[in-house]
Amino acid sequence: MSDKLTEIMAHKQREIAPRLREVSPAELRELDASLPRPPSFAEALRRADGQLAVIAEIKRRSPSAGAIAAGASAPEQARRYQAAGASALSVLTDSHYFGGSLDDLREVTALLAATPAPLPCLRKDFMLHPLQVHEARAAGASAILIIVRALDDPTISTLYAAARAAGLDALFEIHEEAELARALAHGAQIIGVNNRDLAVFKTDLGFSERLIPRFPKDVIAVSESGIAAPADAARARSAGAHAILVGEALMRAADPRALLQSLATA
Ligand SMILES: O=P(O)(O)OC[C@@H](O)[C@@H](O)c1c[nH]c2ccccc12
Repeated sequence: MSDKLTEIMAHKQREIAPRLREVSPAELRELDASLPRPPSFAEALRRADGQLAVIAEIKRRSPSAGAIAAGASAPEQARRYQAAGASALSVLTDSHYFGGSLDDLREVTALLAATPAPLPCLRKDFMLHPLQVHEARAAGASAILIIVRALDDPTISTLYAAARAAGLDALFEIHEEAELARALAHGAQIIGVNNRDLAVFKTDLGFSERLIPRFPKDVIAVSESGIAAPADAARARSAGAHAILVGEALMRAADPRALLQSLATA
């Protein structure tokens, strides 16, 4: 595993330790049955009109970019993204490295739920325990992130089973071919190639170009990170991506709608 990711996972482990408790599949199913069903993340990523689905990310800061946006609140940013034509949202809930919170996710899903066609939200965080899946469902998320290189196979099985019990989709994030094989062995149906090497935090769209063509046809393909211009989105589309996940460029855009539309139609 890479250095920075190792550090983040160790920090996450310490951070959640004080509130850890066992969460059974039965508890997750009960939670799912007691809450309104969130909109489907998977369905939102397959667009019938041939455009790229854009997953717009609410990202206040990052280890690589530093501060990105202090201005808008998470719900304000969500409203902008919805008006801009996003297919789904990603809300970073890690606070230490990314400045997000579960409150951000809660506020965003509450805002969206009051709109005629709520967008599904991904809880973007470093997942390692079913408690985080429980939190995601309770906060109104439609999907969780599973970073394959950060986790061993038994942990991935536990997280994915917890997600399914809670009625959530999972975005499996990969960065190399061996991780694609592992994701597929777990039955992943949505796989994202992170173009950013989490070891050194440099982006290269070549990762999507090499890996997405190897996906089975029934898997939903996402290209993540480092997409800022229509030419980047066009490369992801040519590689076979159904969706792109865009954070920094959309957070900084003066006109998010213009940028998002130019990416979706690239
Ligand atoms: O801001 P960018 O370069 O558009 O990247 C967005 C997203 O892909 C990135 O934030 C991300 C991808 N995988 C992650 C895992 C954890 C935290 C963040 C991420």
